[in-house]
Amino acid sequence: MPQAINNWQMDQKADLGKAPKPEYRSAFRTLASYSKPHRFTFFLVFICTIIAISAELFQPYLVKIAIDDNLMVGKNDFGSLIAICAIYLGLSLSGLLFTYLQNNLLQFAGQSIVARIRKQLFEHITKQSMSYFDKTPNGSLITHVSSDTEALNQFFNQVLLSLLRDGLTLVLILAMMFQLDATLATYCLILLPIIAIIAISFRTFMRKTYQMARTRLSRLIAFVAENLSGMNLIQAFHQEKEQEKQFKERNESYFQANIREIRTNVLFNRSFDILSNLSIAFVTWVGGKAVLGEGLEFGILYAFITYIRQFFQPINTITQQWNTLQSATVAVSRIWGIFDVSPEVADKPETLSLRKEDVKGKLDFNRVSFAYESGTPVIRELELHVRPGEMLGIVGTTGAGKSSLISLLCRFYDVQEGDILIDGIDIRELPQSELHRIVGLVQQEPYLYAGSIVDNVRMFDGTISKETVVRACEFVRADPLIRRMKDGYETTLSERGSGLSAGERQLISFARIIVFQPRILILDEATANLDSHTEQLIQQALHAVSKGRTTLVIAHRLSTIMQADRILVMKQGEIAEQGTHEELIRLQGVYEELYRHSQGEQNDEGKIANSSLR
Ligand SMILES: Nc1ncnc2c1ncn2[C@@H]1O[C@H](COP(=O)(O)OP(=O)(O)OP(=O)(O)O)[C@@H](O)[C@H]1O
Repeated sequence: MPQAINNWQMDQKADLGKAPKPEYRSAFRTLASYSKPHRFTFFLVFICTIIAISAELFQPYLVKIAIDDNLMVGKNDFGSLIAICAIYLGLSLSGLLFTYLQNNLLQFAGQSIVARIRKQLFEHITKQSMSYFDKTPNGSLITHVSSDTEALNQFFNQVLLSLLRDGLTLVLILAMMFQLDATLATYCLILLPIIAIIAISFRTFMRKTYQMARTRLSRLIAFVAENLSGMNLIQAFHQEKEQEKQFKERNESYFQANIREIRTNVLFNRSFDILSNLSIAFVTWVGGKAVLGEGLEFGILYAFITYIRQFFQPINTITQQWNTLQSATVAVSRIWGIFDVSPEVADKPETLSLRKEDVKGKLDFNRVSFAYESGTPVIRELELHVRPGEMLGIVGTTGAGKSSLISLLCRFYDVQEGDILIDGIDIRELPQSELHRIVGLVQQEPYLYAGSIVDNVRMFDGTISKETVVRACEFVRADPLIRRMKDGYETTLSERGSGLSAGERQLISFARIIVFQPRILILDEATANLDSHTEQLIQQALHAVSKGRTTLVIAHRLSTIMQADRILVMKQGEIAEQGTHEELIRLQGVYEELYRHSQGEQNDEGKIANSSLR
């Protein structure tokens, strides 16, 4: 359950800030609402585009003037010719400048929108309940945050840019052609249905190949992500070859999809080139006849040929953008599919407030029942009452429901029947951020973030001083080992704290708990990874920390909880026995049997240790 634990840990530090939840409307109306704050930028982009295109399209017209008004009529007006050349140069430069501005402005607006969506998506995912992470593979969430937001990025940088620039170019080219010669322009319009037929017939095919390539890429990314997170298992079970085989299959299928996509694109582009050349030949033939018959000026024919050449480029680009538009639509609906998921465990609109400092630590589980999947109860009508400051040990066989009980207290899941109260208040009435500050959890596998040790202990909360962190580390006796590290407390840990031993990671997580001072402390197999010397140190520290705090300790090693005020023995989601160690031994029941087994294991361990020493 690492994700939810991380959410919970971040919650302990502070509330994550409220991400506004977009209502589900059509994908692009929602995107348009994200674009609203950038209205002015989009307006500037529009103006820059008009100027840049006009500057570009006016150039052939200038050449036409030079040919018809200066060269053909035999005027030796070099002055006008130089002026035309200067204007031509000026137009080229301003076209360059305004294209640059237009690109930059659009990129800035697009990137800002996508960055905002990506941030909200991440925040939304971190707010989801445990059941969501049970159902959704990590790899697919990584794909949504990376590839799907990248598809949106492409929408702004390619599709929107193309629709604006190429769409306007087409309209302006047609306007220029009609202005030059309406008859020749009408002939050119005959081409439009042919272009449309080619574009539409290719479009479906291109969409399919594009979607196939994207889907296969997502599968590849998901596979790599899952593999990286389970790399230790893969190596431990020598699964490298099998994983390589699976990767090779996915890689090969992505390669094939890419090749198909490229082939389709090449075919489409070349068809357009042929059509473009045929059109030029057609205009040269019709226009040439008119020039020879002196019904058309040569300059106009030159301009027409240039415009026809320019006419195909934007159509080609717009058609190519269809794929990106499709994948952006799919991405938007997938992203909003996530935004539409509401956390199963959510704060009520009106919550009660229970300040951490005022909590006494009384716990009541009233006839609590819970199942991960309906029909398979994991906790059955459990009735448990814990006194403020009591230390409760929880034991039981594997799968008895110990961790599930703790998950319910932390509200990773909500109970299906009954209720859980802290100081008489139903935990569902409390804001989760407050609950997570009251209840502190240390797990068998603590999660450490990439960052310094200080930041890991104080959970990146700058309001907690380094001195407080150092004191907490001294308290759990982690201080000497931290000081031995290269940069002491400023040592940067890699992701998940992979440079540290399990025991060292655990000590740091204990220091974290000391810093945050929860009123109710839960240790879920927290000392299982520690050697007996460190465990002893931690036990002493815990003894001090648990004073005045309600403490629940889940342990397989019974030595850890023998001193508890009360021990709860769980079996198949129910309380089988409870009492002190001595009482339970006298009872000669499940606990006594577990104790006998654990004594046997210890003796066996002792024998092995002794024989290896001999
Ligand atoms: N996320 C989950 N989704 C579905 N079933 C689950 C989930 N987590 C636990 N279970 C099931 O619930 C039952 C109780 O599990 P739980 O982890 O609470 O037991 P436990 O007593 O803590 O066991 P252990 O001592 O091995 O940690 C088990 O049958 C387990 O398979």
